[in-house]
Amino acid sequence: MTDLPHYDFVVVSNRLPVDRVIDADGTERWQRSPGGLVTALEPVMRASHGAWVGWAGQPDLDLAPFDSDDATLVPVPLSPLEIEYYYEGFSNDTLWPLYHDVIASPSFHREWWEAYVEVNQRFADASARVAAPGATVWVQDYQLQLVPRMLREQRPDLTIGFFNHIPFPPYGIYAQLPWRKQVIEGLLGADVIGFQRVADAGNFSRAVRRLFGYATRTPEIRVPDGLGGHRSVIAKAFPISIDVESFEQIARRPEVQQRAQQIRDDLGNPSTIMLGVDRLDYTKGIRHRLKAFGELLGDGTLAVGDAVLVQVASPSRERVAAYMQLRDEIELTVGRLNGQYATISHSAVAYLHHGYPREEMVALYLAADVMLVTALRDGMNLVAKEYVACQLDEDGVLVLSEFAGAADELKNALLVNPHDIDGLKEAIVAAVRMPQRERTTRMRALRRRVRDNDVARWSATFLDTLRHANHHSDAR
Ligand SMILES: O=P(O)(O)OC[C@H]1O[C@H](O[C@H]2O[C@H](CO)[C@@H](O)[C@H](O)[C@H]2O)[C@H](O)[C@@H](O)[C@@H]1O
Ligand SMILES: O=c1ccn([C@@H]2O[C@H](COP(=O)(O)OP(=O)(O)O)[C@@H](O)[C@H]2O)c(=O)[nH]1
Repeated sequence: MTDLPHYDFVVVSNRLPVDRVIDADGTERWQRSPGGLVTALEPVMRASHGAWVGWAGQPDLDLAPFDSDDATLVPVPLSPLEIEYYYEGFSNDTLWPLYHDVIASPSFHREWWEAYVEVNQRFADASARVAAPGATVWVQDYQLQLVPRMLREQRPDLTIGFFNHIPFPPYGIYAQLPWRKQVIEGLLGADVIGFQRVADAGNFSRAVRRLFGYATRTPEIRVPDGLGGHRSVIAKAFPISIDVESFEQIARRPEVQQRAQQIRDDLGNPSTIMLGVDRLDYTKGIRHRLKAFGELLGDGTLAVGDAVLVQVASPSRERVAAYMQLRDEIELTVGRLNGQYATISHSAVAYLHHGYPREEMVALYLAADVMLVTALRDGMNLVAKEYVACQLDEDGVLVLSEFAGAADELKNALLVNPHDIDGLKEAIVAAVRMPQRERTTRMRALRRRVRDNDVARWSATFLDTLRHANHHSDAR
């Protein structure tokens, strides 16, 4: 390992951009990893060609670093028990529900925490091995909150950034975490800590004040350096985005437009195609969406054949109990809706439990008249931005939950509280009936906003802040 090349820019995330998967016939192949973190970071890596440290998605895969199109990938192995305790357990059954407003109950287990510490140390060690002297290391997300401090302890020469892709909860919720002080100490090892929303950065600074009493002057937190001085840590919002240009390019391709038309034809050319695209996650508000849609069919406001809901629910965290239960509930509801309202030729809900490649996603966005994003809590929700980016004809309506980070920017969407089923139904009806002129006005404003704040701007703003923050630190 001592002969590894060193990199001036290193990204560290739980997942690599590709997962090693084994097909039913035993063939092994690499497949794009799920979720928006990878969507956002791919173009950043393409521009910098550094190293990307992460897990390859399978147990016990101890692979040497290898080159991909965009970066050198440095796999970090996880044992089956670590996947269970660190990834499915502490990351996705403790932190995930806790940070998403306890929509589901978080579980607290000491052995999960111990695995989290151990695995975070492994990620820190792997990053320290590939970072060149004075390199910038950018750590991503809630699975790796202890890495900034662990890295600083072994490599004080590094500039360390951290970006939290999910919400940071209010103190009253955060305080439930038995290891609340250790997690914040871990994060404060970074020079800059980025959040999706201003409210998340505020929640974090408040937790620091409550638990440690450190002085904060937005966006700066003064952290004692143990030598009588202080380090300056910046905690600030940097709303993440997408590579707008690349989505537009795909949306312009004739074969993608033909595929969109084919989707419309296959659905029987209804007047309104509504679309939901989510990982099958209880944070996404899929149940609320189905309830509202079902009631609109039930009371005759919408009719099958005239309107259809296409719901992509891509498989996610399938061994975590709350996700298994959610899948059962959703599939029962979809079955009931179709049983009650579908005809031989028309479904009420076209339900797709698959992960699709980007071209198919774009074809779906082009085919859809109304995009439904009804998350109960979501760090950002890149799907909302992707839908907007793909509407080259400035048509289409976005219904967007005010509890998704994207709502801070996309004010020209129809903003909804998904818990208010009547309000959600009204928004869906307003979207279906919206006059052409209003659709265009809203979509034009949304497209401007997404174009102005694309992912290149997100990373440039974060990395620029990181460069300056580090210079102003009196720690070294
Ligand atoms: O890696 P998984 O457990 O399969 O989950 C996929 C990713 O889900 C989460 O995505 C978040 O990041 C998006 C981009 O910033 C944001 O738009 C979304 O609101 C977040 O939920 C998770 O945070 C990632 O770490 C996972 O890789
Ligand atoms: O079948 C699918 C479903 C989703 N996505 C992508 O997964 C990401 C989801 O990101 P988002 O921020 O909306 O939510 P997350 O899953 O990260 O919570 C988006 O880039 C989608 O285009 C995809 O490529 N194929």
